[in-house]
Formats: sequence, structure tokens, C-alpha cells
Amino acid sequence: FRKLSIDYIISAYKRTSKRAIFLDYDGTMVPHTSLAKTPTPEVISILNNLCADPMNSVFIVSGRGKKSLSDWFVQCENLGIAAEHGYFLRWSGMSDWETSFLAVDFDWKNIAEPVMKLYTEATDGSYIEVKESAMVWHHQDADPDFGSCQAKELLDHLENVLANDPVAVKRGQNIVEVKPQGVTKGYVAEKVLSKMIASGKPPGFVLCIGDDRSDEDMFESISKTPYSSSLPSAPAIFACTVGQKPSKARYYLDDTVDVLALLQCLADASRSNLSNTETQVSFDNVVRKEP
Ligand SMILES: O=P(O)(O)OC[C@H]1O[C@H](O[C@H]2O[C@H](CO)[C@@H](O)[C@H](O)[C@H]2O)[C@H](O)[C@@H](O)[C@@H]1O
Repeated sequence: FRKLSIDYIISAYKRTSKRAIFLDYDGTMVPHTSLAKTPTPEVISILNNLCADPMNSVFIVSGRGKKSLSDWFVQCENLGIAAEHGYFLRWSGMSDWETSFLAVDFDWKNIAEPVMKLYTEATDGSYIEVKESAMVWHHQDADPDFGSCQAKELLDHLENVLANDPVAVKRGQNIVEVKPQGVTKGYVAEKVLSKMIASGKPPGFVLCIGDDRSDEDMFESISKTPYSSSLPSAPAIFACTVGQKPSKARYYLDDTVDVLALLQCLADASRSNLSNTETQVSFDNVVRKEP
């Protein structure tokens, strides 16, 4: 487990011609402490620069709903987005949202909601968020110690009452979330990578950055994927957590400032590569035109 070195990752990035990049949103692209949750102009610009490189497939993989994410990233036409932990996936701004989870049973919401309501009534500052596929109990604005204790109790309570339902109950950053079984960020990474491999474009470089427990599934998935044997060498895989903590990731960065600095360096490397290619093309044209 070591700090991700920019020089090291840049050299792998430059060596490869097909790359997959998976980025969590909260706590990775914007700090949890930030009051404004929308992406800053810096985030939008970095993502657009990364997406401008035809060698890159870039995805935001978030627990947030598809409405917020599509509004926030409306300027990022070539960005792929996975919303609600991958329940919804959109390959770019030009394509429609799709879901692989058809005929999911949502009867469990009738059991989860009254339990969450009990904890909301007992915990000042807490509230319930109802997403299309999931329900979330938030305690960020509650007393920190009491909120955490209540979250632990709620998690146990929900796990008991939903033991026979096809759901997963998880804790996240100041949240307790119930979502359908099998809907994980790891599934998103698996789906994107399989599609790249099946279309004969296996990535030689895979980067995944996230800060939360839900991102651990992506770290596992990118490491376990059977990459195509058509690649000349094993792909360079970078699973990177934000902040030093127990993780399946091999690398860490300290905070969102480090994450954006790293992504900016990758985008710069793409731009200098593209302008070298353009220079080479115009140089070739000049040379070819000479009698
Ligand atoms: O997968 P992520 O991009 O990390 O998103 C996970 C959750 O994000 C949202 O919750 C977070 O922001 C809230 C404020 O807007 C904050 O109160 C909470 O503590 C954070 O976890 C979203 O509301 C959740 O549905 C997502 O699962």
C-alpha cells in the first residue's frame, strides 16, 4: 500500500493506447466537506480534457441519482456515467440510460421505509433519501456521535427485517443505504471492461479512484478481470483509494486536491501526445508535398 506516484502512472499512461478510467464522485472529485455538491469548473474541464483523448474511456461511478449526475455533467458529452451504484449506466452524454437490472422486486421499500422513519424521528438532523432503486438514511447533519450510533443500530435493524429480501444494506459516508442485491460499482467496472475486451479493444491501462466502501468493489473487480491475451503485456492496473485506510486498493492519494492534480497531469499528457501527433501529421504532409 503506497502513495500513487505521478511519474510512475504517467509513464504507464503514455505507453498505452487504450485506457479505462473509473472515478467515484463524492469524496473523490469533490470533498465531503464541500457545501456545494456540484462539480467545479476545474472538475468539468479536467474530465473534458481526459474524454477528448480518443484512447480514453472515462466513467463517473456514483451512488447518486441519474438526474443530478446528468444535470451536473451536461457539458461532458463524452463522459460515461453510472448512477445509483450502477443500477443505471449511460455510455456517453449522447446515449440513453440503460439498466441491466430488469424485473427487480422493490417490495422491500415498504419494510425499509417505516424502520428508517423511526430512526429519523429519533435523530435530529437526519433524513431519508428515496432513489429509484435504493433508499438512504442520512445523518451528516445530526450530532456526529449520536448519528453514528444510530446508523450502526439502523444497519443491524434493517439487516434483520430485510434478511429474506433481495437487498444489500450498507454503510457509507454518513449514510445507511438499502439497494438491490448485485447492484455494485464492481459490476459497472466489470461490464465496461467486458465490453471493451469483447469489442477487441482491451485496455492496457485501468485506473480506478474512490474513497468509500462502495468503491472497494471496483478495486476488486478491476484486479480480477481476465484481460485479453491479445494484449502484448499485462495491463497496468491502478486501484487507488483516497486517504490512508484499510483498502483493497494498492495505492492511495491523500485527498481530492491530489486526485484532481493527478487527473490534470494525465490530461496534460494526453494533450501533449495529441499535439505531437498533430505536429507529426503536418510534418509528414510537408515532407510528402515536397517534390
Ligand atoms: O458514490 P458516491 O459518489 O460517493 O455517492 C454516494 C452517496 O452520495 C450522496 O451522499 C453523500 O452526499 C450527501 C450530501 O449531498 C451527504 O449527506 C452524505 O453523507 C454523502 O454520503 C447521495 O445522497 C447518496 O445517495 C449516495 O449513495
